[in-house]
Amino acid sequence: MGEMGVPDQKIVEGPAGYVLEDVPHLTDYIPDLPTFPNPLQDNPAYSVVKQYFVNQDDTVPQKIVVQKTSPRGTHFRRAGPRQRGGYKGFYACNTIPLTLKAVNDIHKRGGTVLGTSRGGHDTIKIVDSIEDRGINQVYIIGGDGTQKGASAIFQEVRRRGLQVAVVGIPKTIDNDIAVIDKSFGFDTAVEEAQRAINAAHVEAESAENGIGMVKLMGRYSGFIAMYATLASRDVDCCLIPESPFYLEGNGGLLEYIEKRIKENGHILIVVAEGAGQELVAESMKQAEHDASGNKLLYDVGLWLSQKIKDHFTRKQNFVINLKYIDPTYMIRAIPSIASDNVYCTLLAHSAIHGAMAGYTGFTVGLVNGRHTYIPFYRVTESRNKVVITDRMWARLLSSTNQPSFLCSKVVQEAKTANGTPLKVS
Ligand SMILES: Nc1ncnc2c1ncn2[C@@H]1O[C@H](COP(=O)(O)OP(=O)(O)O)[C@@H](O)[C@H]1O
Ligand SMILES: O=P(O)(O)OC[C@H]1O[C@](O)(COP(=O)(O)O)[C@@H](O)[C@@H]1O
Ligand SMILES: [Mg+2]
Repeated sequence: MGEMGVPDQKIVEGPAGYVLEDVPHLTDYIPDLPTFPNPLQDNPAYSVVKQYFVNQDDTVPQKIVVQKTSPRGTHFRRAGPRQRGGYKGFYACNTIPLTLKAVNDIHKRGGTVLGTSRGGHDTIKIVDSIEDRGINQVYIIGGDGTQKGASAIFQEVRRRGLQVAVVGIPKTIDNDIAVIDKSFGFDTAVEEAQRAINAAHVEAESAENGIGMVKLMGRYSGFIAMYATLASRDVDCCLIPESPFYLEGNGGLLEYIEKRIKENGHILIVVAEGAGQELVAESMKQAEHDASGNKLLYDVGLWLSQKIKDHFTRKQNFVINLKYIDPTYMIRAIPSIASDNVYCTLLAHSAIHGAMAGYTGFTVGLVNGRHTYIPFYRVTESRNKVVITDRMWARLLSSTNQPSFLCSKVVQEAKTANGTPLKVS
């Protein structure tokens, strides 16, 4: 049971194993709030839409591939405008003047007009400020850490019984937020990463025994590296945090590099910044953390480049040309691409519709292609990672032809984590 006698989780069960993991609503702890008609019903832009308002009971299944006898499983509340909803407090002015003029072209710029920082999260001070300013809707935009911070704010808001909706919006290029299909910014990063990969490919192809290496962001999750590799189809090897690899010996990276160079004259490698950290750590000092508590990473790209150079220096008559490209913040700092702009617009609409209808304590996001409201605890309890026993990673392996680097220990760990058998060829 949470604060004010309100349960932490709102689970609604139905026949045949239907489960709704519902999001909190302000009326859970503030009864008798007045409601107002949704002004969208008089908006000419929506007059021709057959059914603009979502049904109050619409939910979206988390798992869409099922068998005849499967239980219906977990569902999330579908996002969207409600026929009736909204509470008096929500119509008050925001204390930050985001005028139409001020926001007119922010989607054409990179970065954030709101500013960003690591660390410095003091829940009590933040909620004091929300209370003092009379703010009644809080939209918090960011990655997995940000959603955890938003959840803490929501708990404190509810503990104080405040009429304040707290909503999370998933923005991170890393795509590491759990449950949702993808986070806003991810596609843009993957798109921009193509430029670095293309450049490395051109350089590697042009040089004798060329090795092109690109390091891409992805602290704990290798989605950017994986999708950028799949999109490019020029990449011969993709290394991500979720898939441990080794350098020396049979089936190792160095052996593969040599083989590809002998076959093709060059090799193109993409490495996620969080890959191989255990290997690098063996030759470095203790890792530190940033202000948000995230592990500061060793530079795996530089380390790997050096290891490859050392290896081929020891070989006679095998001179390599290694070109290392690290685009760092260039894949995050650019303006978002068109598809991300549309996604962001829909996230914003869904977030506002939810808050206006009195829902709170949720992250808005796509689940199986539908916009939903997901309770904070579900998006903060784990991190979205590439599952190396899933088809997508198998597709990548078949596209690059790289070794899987799987030893029996990794196979066993993957089996235990997913409960599914892993095929090793
Ligand atoms: N468990 C937590 N509780 C409260 N605040 C948190 C928590 N984890 C992270 N934060 C705060 O959220 C903010 C963003 O987190 P960070 O990890 O830097 O970025 P991201 O949102 O991209 O993961 C930081 O201010 C950080 O202090
Ligand atoms: O140096 P900073 O600003 O902490 O950013 C670096 C980190 O941010 C990330 O790119 C994630 O960025 P976002 O979550 O803000 O999109 C990580 O991959 C990377 O380790
Ligand atoms: Mg994060």
